[in-house]
Amino acid sequence: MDGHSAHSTAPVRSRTSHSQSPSHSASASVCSSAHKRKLASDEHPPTFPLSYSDTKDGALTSNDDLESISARGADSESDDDSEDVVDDDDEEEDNEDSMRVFTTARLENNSNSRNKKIKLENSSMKIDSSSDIPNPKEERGGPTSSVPQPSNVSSISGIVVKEDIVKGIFTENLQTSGAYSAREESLKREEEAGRLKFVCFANDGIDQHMVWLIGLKNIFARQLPNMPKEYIVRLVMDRSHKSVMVIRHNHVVGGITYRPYLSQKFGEIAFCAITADEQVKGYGTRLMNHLKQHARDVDGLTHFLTYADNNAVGYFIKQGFTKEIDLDKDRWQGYIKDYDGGILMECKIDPKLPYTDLSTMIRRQRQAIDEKIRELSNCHIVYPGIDFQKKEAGIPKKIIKVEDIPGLREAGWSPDQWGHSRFRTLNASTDNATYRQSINNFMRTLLKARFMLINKFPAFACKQLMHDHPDAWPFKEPVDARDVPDYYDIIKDPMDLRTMSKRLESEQYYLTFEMFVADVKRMFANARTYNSPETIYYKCATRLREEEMVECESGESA
Ligand SMILES: CC(=O)SCCNC(=O)CCNC(=O)[C@H](O)C(C)(C)COP(=O)(O)OP(=O)(O)OC[C@H]1O[C@@H](n2cnc3c(N)ncnc32)[C@H](O)[C@@H]1OP(=O)(O)O
Repeated sequence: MDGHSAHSTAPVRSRTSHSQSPSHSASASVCSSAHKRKLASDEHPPTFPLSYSDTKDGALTSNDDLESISARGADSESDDDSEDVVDDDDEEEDNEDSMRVFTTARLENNSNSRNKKIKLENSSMKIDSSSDIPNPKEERGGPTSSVPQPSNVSSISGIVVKEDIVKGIFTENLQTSGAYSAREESLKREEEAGRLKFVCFANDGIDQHMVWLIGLKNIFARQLPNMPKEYIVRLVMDRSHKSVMVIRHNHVVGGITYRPYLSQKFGEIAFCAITADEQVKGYGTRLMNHLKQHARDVDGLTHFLTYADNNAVGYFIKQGFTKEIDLDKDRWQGYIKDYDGGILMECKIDPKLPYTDLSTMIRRQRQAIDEKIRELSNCHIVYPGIDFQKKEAGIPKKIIKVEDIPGLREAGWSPDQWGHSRFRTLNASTDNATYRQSINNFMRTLLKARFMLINKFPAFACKQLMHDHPDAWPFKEPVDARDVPDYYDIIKDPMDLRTMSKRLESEQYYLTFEMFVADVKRMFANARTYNSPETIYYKCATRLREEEMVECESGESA
């Protein structure tokens, strides 16, 4: 229990309003001020638990060392991090304040703990460079594709599909990775190329580590502006805390400071932040994965707990944290500090998962599933589309028979399935009589027996409707864009009686009765969309539509 006394209460964490993650700015701005946590140490500054070992293990020995590191730390951050480059006076002052606390504490503690050498488990995290991950580019296409390819020309049930088409189809369809894996793989490659590394250190007095820790402290100070800087410095430099840091080109980009409770096998995440310019690029995820791997393999931890800021809950959920705490209370209660704001979240560390190489695991799983699906179905094959060249009014140049649609038979369709279609097909070649009868019935009732020729000449009847129905005049011709310049900006699927008439005459367009009805409805819907209710156009459309509803019903029952 005494292990946690140094920070029994903690202040609010919140992101600075000027450095919000681009995708979460709204929530962030709400939350920043919404749940200010009371820092008990404001009234009773917590004791600063730093202790330093002697020069034997490279620890600091004087204020000069400390100050020179402080200066370098600040430099190192300002070199790379534009967010911190533009350190205003305020920021510099803050850093100085932090270092003043740091220095004072060090002086205070030095005398007590000069001989108390703490064995640290600092370790640079192992980066798995043995990669058998094929280049996703190679995997996406070209000769290395693992997808079975047809030898030259594939003939599938009589349909000839050229090899290059199939190749393209296969490879384009193969989803090699989702966004998560793509980001992880890209960062992993950066690591392998040496441009990026993840390290874990505590305050061990080694110059380079101290520079990084101070860089991290500055990022925390910036990203968690409601957190007192002294408090940040105190925990980051506390030797019972460890920090996993993202280092790019030797500069700190972000990190997580946590306290491992080794006897309880859980860790508490105190701070977590990525510098403003680099947020939402996957660093936070990769950092968490490195942390989990390190905490499991080096510290022997099974769980993490953290009080997440409201605006960061989404991030933690994506890292596998939950608001339900399954960990036995006995294991954690009294060990971690209580916050008024923030939400206690837990993450179970899987004993087996390759956290730093999840993308390879996901890719292999995806590949195995893909292969299994291929074994069981043909759904990965995409056939070339129908040659559906159109004449005017959307009428196809040649009649397409359903059975000619590439892939339909291969998918298990057979002509005797016609009757199962939701729509009654009125294809002239297969059901000419039904086609005529349905359309005619519809037109007859639509025209209320005014055109006796309709049974024989539905197209003619349509023309008659154009000319004779008192409400039909606005729909006779396509709307002229010269008269109504914005019409086609608003109406994307125009329809008019002349177009319908052409479609009817062709006897090739309206394969189903529903297609015809859809055009009628579209025509009226367009008029009621574009025109306001008090206009004559709207009223004509409404009156015709009322008739049409009756006609549709009678037409459908025909
Ligand atoms: C215990 C604590 O310290 S609580 C305080 C947490 N820290 C902060 O709020 C400081 C400011 N924020 C940050 O520093 C960073 O945004 C972090 C650390 C929260 C996340 O780091 P990032 O590098 O941005 O995360 P990364 O790019 O890996 O994003 C992982 C996913 O989380 C999402 N995400 C990132 N930040 C947030 C957020 N604040 N809220 C909700 N979702 C988020 C991303 O959109 C992404 O989602 P996707 O996989 O569906 O695309």
